[in-house]
Amino acid sequence: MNSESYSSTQQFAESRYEGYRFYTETIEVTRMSALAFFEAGRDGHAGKRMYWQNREKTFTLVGLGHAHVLTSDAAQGRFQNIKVDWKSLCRQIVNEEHAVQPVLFGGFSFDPLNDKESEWTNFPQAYFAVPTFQLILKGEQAYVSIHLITEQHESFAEFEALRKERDKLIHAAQVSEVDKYDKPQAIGHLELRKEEYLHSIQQVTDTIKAEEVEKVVIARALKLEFDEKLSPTAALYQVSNEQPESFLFGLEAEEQFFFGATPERLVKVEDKKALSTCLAGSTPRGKTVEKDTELGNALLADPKNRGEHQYVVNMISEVFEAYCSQASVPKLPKLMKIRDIQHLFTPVEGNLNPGATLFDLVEALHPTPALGGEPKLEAMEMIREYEALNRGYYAAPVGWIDAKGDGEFAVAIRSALLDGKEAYLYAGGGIVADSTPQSEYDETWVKFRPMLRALGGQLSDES
Ligand SMILES: C=C(O[C@H]1C=CC=C(C(=O)O)[C@@H]1O)C(=O)O
Ligand SMILES: [Mg+2]
Repeated sequence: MNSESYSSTQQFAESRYEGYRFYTETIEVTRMSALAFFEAGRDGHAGKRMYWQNREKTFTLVGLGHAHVLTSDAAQGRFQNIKVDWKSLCRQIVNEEHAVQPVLFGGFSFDPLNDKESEWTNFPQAYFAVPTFQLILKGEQAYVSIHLITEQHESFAEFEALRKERDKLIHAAQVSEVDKYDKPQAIGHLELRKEEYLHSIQQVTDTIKAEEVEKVVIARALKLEFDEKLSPTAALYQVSNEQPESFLFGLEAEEQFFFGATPERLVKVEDKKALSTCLAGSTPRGKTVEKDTELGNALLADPKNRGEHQYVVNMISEVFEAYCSQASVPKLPKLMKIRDIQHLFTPVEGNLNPGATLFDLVEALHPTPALGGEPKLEAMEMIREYEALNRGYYAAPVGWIDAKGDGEFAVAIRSALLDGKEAYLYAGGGIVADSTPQSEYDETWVKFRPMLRALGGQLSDES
């Protein structure tokens, strides 16, 4: 495409929502449980709810209902499609709020070119929504916003009805009992394609030794069965207790619910400052302080894990060099210790260049070699060829952006898809030349642990 036709396409896309009106109204309320607000939407907004809490627990977002949905099934261009549509929608905002901005929440699939049939039946390649009711908890403050996006210009009655519903949702959340979210209990489990998984690691290490690629992340899935339909609220509640030091996210797509507690930030943008996290290289927690320290020190000194980590640092540094000024990257990794696992961790930051946006960074960073590999395109092809699953939204960017362009995306690992009476759990690991199928298999069990405990699916051969 030449640049002239490109810019006219872009202009058309940017005026797509001309004629729409995007009404917002925000009130400050007494702080309430975000999960109780999520649960309050169960009857009226099931299938259209979203949940997010950052690692530091300083920002929580709950969305109920869809004021507007943005999706894309384009293999190429899905990041830019969502970016341009969001910009176009934001131009129609009628009454700017200052306390909080309207938020768009959602995610992208891991690999739109993977055409294996899968359980991800309700998730397009990109799926975002502006919630009708938006709860934001920020520090000590709580705000509830109503969003109405419409082509009709006489929407007072509709808005009045939304105000009534908002008051009911707030009341229900404020008076509800939080400790009723029982732990699910799995009645059966299945390791999906275990032999294929083990074999794929052998194939990948052989290819790495032949110097055709350097690193490839390979994942596998478990399936749990239950005798009744799982509650998204209970699942979120349980996993946040099992792994509190994480981003907590949940995204409903009709009767399917994708959620998780991930330690990995893909990218955050706040006031033109960009932050990312290199997270790769793993070892379990020790049972005693001494053992834990010993394992951590061994991880910091281990060439295999340091190698896995360095590919991620190099790639994220290059992206930051391209999109930011004053990119800063510590020379040595630190340990990130969470409930079941310790990781090598290097934070990266920089100042976003003029014109660059959060979606540009998401596109450039996804997938980092913590979930894809090095070189990126060859690794993606190998994952498509050798990995026995279609990842759907596992290992992909999930997060939010506001009308000013601030926002944050996590890498959706340590996650599961709930589908009626079934749950699919996913975990993988970075394969380098000296990986072995058994040690990678063991590493996936450590990564499955918090989700298995949350869903009552501990296996007898797993501690
Ligand atoms: C692929 C996963 O973890 C990635 C993130 C941190 C550490 C990793 C590792 O040590 O292999 C993986 O790259 C997963 O949790 O499913
Ligand atoms: Mg690893």
